[in-house]
Amino acid sequence: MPSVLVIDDDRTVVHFIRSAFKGQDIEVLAAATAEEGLKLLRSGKPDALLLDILLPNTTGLKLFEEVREIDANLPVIFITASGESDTAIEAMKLGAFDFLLKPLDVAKVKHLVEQALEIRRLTAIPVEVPEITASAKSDQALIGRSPQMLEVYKSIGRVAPQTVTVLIRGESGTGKELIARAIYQHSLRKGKPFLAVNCAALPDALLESELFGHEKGSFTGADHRRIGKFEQCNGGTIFLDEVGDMAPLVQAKLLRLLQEQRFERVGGNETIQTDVRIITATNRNLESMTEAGTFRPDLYYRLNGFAIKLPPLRDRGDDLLLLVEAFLFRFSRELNKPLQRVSPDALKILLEYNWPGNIRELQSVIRKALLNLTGPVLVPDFLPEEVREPRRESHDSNGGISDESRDLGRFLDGRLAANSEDIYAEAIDFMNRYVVTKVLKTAGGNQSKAAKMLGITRGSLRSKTQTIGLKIDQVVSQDDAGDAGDDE
Ligand SMILES: Nc1ncnc2c1ncn2[C@@H]1O[C@H](COP(=O)(O)OP(=O)(O)OP(=O)(O)O)[C@@H](O)[C@H]1O
Repeated sequence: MPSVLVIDDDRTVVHFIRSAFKGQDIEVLAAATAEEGLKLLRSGKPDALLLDILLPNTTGLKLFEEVREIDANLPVIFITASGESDTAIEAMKLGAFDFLLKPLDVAKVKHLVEQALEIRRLTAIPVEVPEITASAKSDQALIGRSPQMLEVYKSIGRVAPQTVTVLIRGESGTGKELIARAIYQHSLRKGKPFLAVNCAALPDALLESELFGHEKGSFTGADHRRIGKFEQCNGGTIFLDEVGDMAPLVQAKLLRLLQEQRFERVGGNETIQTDVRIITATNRNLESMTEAGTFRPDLYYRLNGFAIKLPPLRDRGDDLLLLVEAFLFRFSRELNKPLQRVSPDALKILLEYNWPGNIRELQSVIRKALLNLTGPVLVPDFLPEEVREPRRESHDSNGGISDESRDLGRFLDGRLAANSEDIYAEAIDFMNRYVVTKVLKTAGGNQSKAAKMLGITRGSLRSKTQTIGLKIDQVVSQDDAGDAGDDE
């Protein structure tokens, strides 16, 4: 169970934190003085620290330095009264994770602590990259021995010790985050901070301020200066996930940072120098996005300097078997479901399925199958329906429509052979799907642009994608299959 240490002489704060996490799987340890806190830090090995900035006999800042000597990667959140926020800002510059202003707000405390625990998980649990000949053993190991994955391991080994920017590409669920962690953990910056930002999770303005910080009064609600991740992470590594979802303004700032290692906070004039290693990941087709004008080509070239391409699960050959075996072993223990074997027909279904959601989907399918399991043998009935009876059009590298069904003639032959009595409607549906997918893909996921190319309104494009059940986020991505974001 992850644990949080609170160092604060104010009992009400400790009580507040304890009740905020009551009933959750998070252990709260508490200390009222610096000495007690350091003791607990050594013995309890917490995963995050909430630290009062004013402590008896010392200051939070001094204690922070000692904490970093014991555990350089521990995310530290300062607790401060509003008058002390300048000190907290100093702490952020020194690499603190964040700060909370008193009076504390439950939602904010929970959100920040959860973020801090997530960062801890990313930095502290080592990802085992298997030796080329050996097989992986730990739960956090990268599983796979296919030639494509061996290339990936070699790339990690080559690039990890350098400070170069890395772009990790691959469909959703192929393990991009795991690779980013492996690079960080095998890099010379291992003992330095590691921060992860999901660029798709924040609105544009918030993302800019999250990354670059802002000055007090720079926009409504900016009631104090905020130190951004790039400043906070000086000397460390930043993982920018879903980098293809970054707005043009943020792209421009990121480009400058990559070129000069400098930037300004939002609303600020001071130029800040930083030394951050950037690892990025995307499942989007950056090439068509640059053609469509939604991603800056100069930024693309910078990011693409060293690219690692993760193959989709369906192209990893026997790795699928290794993964099935590993997940069965792991989840049958976790769920306490003794499993003796998998029936050959269930295995056949797993091997023949297309895995559009890749390894994440495989994990979830195996987990569901084990939850359904009522005996010692896994038979097809325990597999989720979508795997037993996959949709007619499977996802593949052609943007959500399989090679066979791309060909109208073959599609019609198939429907005729199936004695369909609804071929007209089916063919219209097929054409709609094909045309809309193709154009959206060419437009790099930009829906306004796609609507213009199709000669229809955006609303009409939206209703078409809904009618034909086309998932926008699976239309455009790397290798033409994956994610097409909204351009609003
Ligand atoms: N080679 C692998 N061996 C074992 N587990 C893996 C492997 N690759 C991915 N996983 C597991 O699959 C899940 C999805 O991986 P991850 O989150 O890294 O994918 P992703 O490509 O970043 O996904 P998304 O694009 O949706 O963010 C995680 O639980 C991860 O641990």
